[in-house]
Amino acid sequence: MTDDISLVALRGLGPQRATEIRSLIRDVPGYPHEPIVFRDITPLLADGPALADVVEAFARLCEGDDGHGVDVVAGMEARGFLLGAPLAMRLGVGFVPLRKAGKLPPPVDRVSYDLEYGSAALELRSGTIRAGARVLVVDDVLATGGTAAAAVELVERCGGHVVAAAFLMELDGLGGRARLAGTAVETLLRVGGRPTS
Ligand SMILES: O=P(O)(O)OC[C@H]1O[C@H](OP(=O)(O)OP(=O)(O)O)[C@H](O)[C@@H]1O
Ligand SMILES: Nc1ncnc2[nH]cnc12
Repeated sequence: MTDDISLVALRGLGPQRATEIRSLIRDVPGYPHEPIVFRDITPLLADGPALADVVEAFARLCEGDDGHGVDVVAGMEARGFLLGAPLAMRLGVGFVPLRKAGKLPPPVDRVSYDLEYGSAALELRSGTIRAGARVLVVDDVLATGGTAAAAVELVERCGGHVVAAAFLMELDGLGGRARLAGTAVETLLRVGGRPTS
């Protein structure tokens, strides 16, 4: 399956730059185990101009008449922190960490979920999100959608309104977008899901 970077939000950078940014995501077949193809964003994070371009592409989704008005950005531990915090700073809003279970002191709200290679739970310090706040949920990867669905449930349980869930990349064929039915989903690029053979 070829990657589709022409139809999604990285196109705002131009096709050549979008292709360069895609090339900074390393595909690692068999990690953490077969048949996963792990999409490693560390080369992209290590490239300052590429990281800035990605943050700018996310910001474009939030600004202007067609953009999602955002009061606060929420990111899932750990990779959602790496993209969500610089985006929040760029937008001039706060950042809310949705942490893996057991990392935050009480009181917390918690939602458990399954992911492509295991299970986990996200926690949010109770009272962090103002009632009715417009929240953008941000992460690097949308795969099965389990993590993002848990994040949306957690934010909304805590009184926030999720205006959209935004991802650097969507893995095709894993059902993530369908799992988030009812939530606006934004992805900067789309890449092939698990190989079929
Ligand atoms: O759509 P899903 O199937 O839920 O998968 C996507 C999630 O999996 C990865 O995180 P992971 O749980 O591996 O944690 P990490 O960011 O701490 O590496 C990724 O950063 C997403 O949060
Ligand atoms: N294939 C994958 N690569 C990187 N992160 C992921 N999270 C869930 N599936 C993933």
